[in-house]
Amino acid sequence: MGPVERAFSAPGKALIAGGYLVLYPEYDSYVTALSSRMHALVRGQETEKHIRKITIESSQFAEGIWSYDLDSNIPFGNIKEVHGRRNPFLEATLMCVLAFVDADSRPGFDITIRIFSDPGYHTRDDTTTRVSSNGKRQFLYHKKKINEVAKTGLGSSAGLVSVVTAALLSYFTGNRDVDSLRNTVHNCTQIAHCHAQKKIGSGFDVAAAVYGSIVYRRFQPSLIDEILKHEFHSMQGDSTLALDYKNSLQSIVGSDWHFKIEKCALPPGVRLVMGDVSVGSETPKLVSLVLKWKQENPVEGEKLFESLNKANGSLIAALSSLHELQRANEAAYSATLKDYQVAMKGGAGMAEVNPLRRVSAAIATVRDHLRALTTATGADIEPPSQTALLDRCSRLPGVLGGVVPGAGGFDAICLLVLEDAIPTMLQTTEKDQSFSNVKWLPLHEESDGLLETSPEDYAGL
Ligand SMILES: Nc1ncnc2c1ncn2[C@@H]1O[C@H](COP(=O)(O)OP(=O)(O)OP(=O)(O)O)[C@@H](O)[C@H]1O
Ligand SMILES: C[C@@](O)(CCOP(=O)(O)O)CC(=O)O
Repeated sequence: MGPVERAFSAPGKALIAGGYLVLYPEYDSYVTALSSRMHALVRGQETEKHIRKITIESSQFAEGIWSYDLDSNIPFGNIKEVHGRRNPFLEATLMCVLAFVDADSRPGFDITIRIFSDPGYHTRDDTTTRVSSNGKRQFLYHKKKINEVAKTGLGSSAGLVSVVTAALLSYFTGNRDVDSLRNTVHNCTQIAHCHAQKKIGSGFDVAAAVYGSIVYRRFQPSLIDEILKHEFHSMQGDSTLALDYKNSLQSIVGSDWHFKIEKCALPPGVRLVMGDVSVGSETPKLVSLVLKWKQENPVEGEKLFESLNKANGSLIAALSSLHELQRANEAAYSATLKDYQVAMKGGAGMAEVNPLRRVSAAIATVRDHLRALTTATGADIEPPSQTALLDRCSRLPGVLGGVVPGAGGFDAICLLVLEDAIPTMLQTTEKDQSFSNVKWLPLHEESDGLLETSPEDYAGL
């Protein structure tokens, strides 16, 4: 077999509704896939059986090269980087995919994967830009190592694991049809991502990377509980443990996860606008405060979660009814958008029944409950400074409302804005001092999940 070259990309995410609730399998969340994507370009070829090399390059970062010379006498090859560099996400991905495809029983391989990450994932500070030969891709190059560069919270590790998994599965199975690989990529990625994080998260970031914008309801954590107990290093020294891992992994990856991944997208004419508010928050701290409070206050916790869930449901339903209106009567839909914008500019009164009002009202109710959760738990989910900022944003013409996405905190805001109103909104906020600490990010919703892309688009980088 000659060398194989393929490329895949997967999007970053914003959790618009469902923070905290998404950790429980009984609640729906609304996740938007973003135009910032993670890319993997894979080139591989068969070699003699004893050669098993995988090199992963992420040259946008200092020391961004991880080389694995796998030992053909040890199950899964003893995944140790030759320079002693650690990247737990890559190690876990290699382990899962090599076990899943039973690489030990295959011919040798020499694989190189080049990673590229779009500008939205990390700070732009202290970077230089490089453009591919055909001008289609543009990436930022940092001077520091990957774990020293500030992240923006779009889910870089979920994107990384998804595209590396897709690249390796595609190489080993010979399958490049993303749709037929999608569920396998998803299930392997969730397991690898949990191994690397040493915990079972809600998985919404991985699901969005693979499936794109979705209404998501998580899988039962018990599904992968047992397999996560396998210790990588002990398995590599013990072929019985390794065989047990491989069999369990293949059966779990191949099973039905009974989770919800309903494709969605913002209604036509409505755009997502993200603002960076500069001070980062630490998601794990917020999550542990909320979970502790819920455990200590089961009755109040349940009540608040149920109310928040109802509000999230109203928002999801209101967005979906806009799609229905647009499909049923395009002209009426355009009039609705116009009517809303004119009314907010102080023009003619808007129809009481304008369906966009349902979206704004639902966002306002979601925020009411998130503020109640903030007060009850002491976690800065929607802290007062963000309340003031979101309230100001909500009064701008054409803004349906906004939330602090995901776990909340100080670092970002996420608005739903009528597309036609965005230029005026940018102008207004630029002149207004009260928006001086907000940097609007060059991001928008692109609802696709994992895609195959063209290797030529990365030439010259
Ligand atoms: N472009 C990349 N190249 C190599 N490794 C990467 C890249 N992007 C992410 N990683 C790996 O993922 C780690 C960051 O994962 P982490 O889960 O902490 O952040 P995140 O997924 O961006 O989180 P958040 O959900 O807050 O956005 C890095 O330290 C590195 O190991
Ligand atoms: C709080 C939580 O529900 C969302 C975290 O989202 P983000 O990392 O802030 O985008 C935690 C999780 O789902 O893993």
